[in-house]
Amino acid sequence: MADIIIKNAYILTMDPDREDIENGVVVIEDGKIKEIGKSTESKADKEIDAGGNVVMPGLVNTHCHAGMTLFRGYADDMPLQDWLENHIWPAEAKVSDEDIYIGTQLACLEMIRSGTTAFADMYIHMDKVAQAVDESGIRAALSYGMIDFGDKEKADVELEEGSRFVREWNGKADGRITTMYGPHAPNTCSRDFLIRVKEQAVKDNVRIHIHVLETEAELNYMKEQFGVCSIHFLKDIDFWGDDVLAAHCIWLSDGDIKILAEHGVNISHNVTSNMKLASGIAPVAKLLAVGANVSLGTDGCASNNNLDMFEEMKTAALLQKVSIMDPTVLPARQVLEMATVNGAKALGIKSGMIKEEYNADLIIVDMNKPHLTPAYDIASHMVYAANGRDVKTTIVNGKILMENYEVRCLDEQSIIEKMKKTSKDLVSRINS
Ligand SMILES: O=c1[nH]cnc2c1ncn2[C@@H]1O[C@H](CO)[C@@H](O)[C@H]1O
Ligand SMILES: [Zn+2]
Repeated sequence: MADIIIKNAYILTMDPDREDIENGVVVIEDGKIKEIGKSTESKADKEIDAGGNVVMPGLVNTHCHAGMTLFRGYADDMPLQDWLENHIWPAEAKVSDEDIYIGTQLACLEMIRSGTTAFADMYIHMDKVAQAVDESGIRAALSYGMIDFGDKEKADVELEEGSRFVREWNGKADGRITTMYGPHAPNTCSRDFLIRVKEQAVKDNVRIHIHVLETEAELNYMKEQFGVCSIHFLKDIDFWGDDVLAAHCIWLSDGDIKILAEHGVNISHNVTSNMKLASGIAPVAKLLAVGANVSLGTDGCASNNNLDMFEEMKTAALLQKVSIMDPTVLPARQVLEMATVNGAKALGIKSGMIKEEYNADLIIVDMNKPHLTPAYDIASHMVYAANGRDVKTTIVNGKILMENYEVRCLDEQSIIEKMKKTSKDLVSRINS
């Protein structure tokens, strides 16, 4: 007996070896996709009639600071350095475990509603992040964001906390939680520290999540300090590999692009955040052209200001086209691949395709909407016409987290109410 059978589905497989299936079925058992096709002999406790709607892999958000929903709209319209140093970091110094817990619950709620089934996070108070992820049913690759600013004592403390978190949570929540090391960036972490982090990550067999070349200021700083850019600097300390997830990667030379591709580095493109903070335009078309694994991320809610991966897909496609004045780059299917297949690869999870033996992480998109009618090309609609509010049903690890727009596991109204109260408390704490 299977657990769930979805019938009457337009299956956008995202499997390079398999075309989309119209009027198809998806059979789910033990958290995995057991069978897909035109019909099935299997029986299940639960049947879902997709009503001809789109069934596709859940989206993978490869760079987030989920708890930052706390700061949604808190400090807008300023450059990164001012934003971080004068607004976000002082505020983060005052947040509690409980604040991060509610912030992450809200983020999970928002992601489940908008079709994200897995995300990579780098933040603080990570035990609370992990608890919220565990309870929500979503999948995540979590890391504690470590910064040493060249202080040897701080480096020890940060690495100890990073390792404790890695050991404590890796593989938890039925395997939905994996962990990574999260050194913040090459200009906030010392050379020695980055070397130690890499060694420890290899030893623990977990991946690394880091910000790289988000700003021109970082590029200039690295050149002044070390005589090379961040990409060469990290190459020189043997940091690069397919175990690294590098967020942003904006200020790259053609040589840097080659290095990232050759080392199989996973890149997270955060287009909305990059536009909002005016950080710059990542050379995504060039990276993809040389075979680099580029995925998509929202970044935190203080620089986006939501977690809707559908918006991220559309904006990524449009910005790339206009910035190089070529409408043929980043076609819809390739952008969908970035948000699914490439994202899953970046996190090292067997998700991102509707395929036998893959994790049952999938969504149903409601096509019965004015803005999705008519539908000549489903992939085109997912990137250019749909948004997160069109997601009707979300399944992660074979569990239904939202059905027919109704979220389970999380109490939506109480989370919204709690966040309203928390945000008021937080502002008075920050200002006191
Ligand atoms: O776009 C960004 N660039 C650099 N740092 C960021 C960005 N967004 C959030 N953080 C910061 O990274 C740390 C992770 O633990 C947090 O301090 C968070 O505010
Ligand atoms: Zn970030």
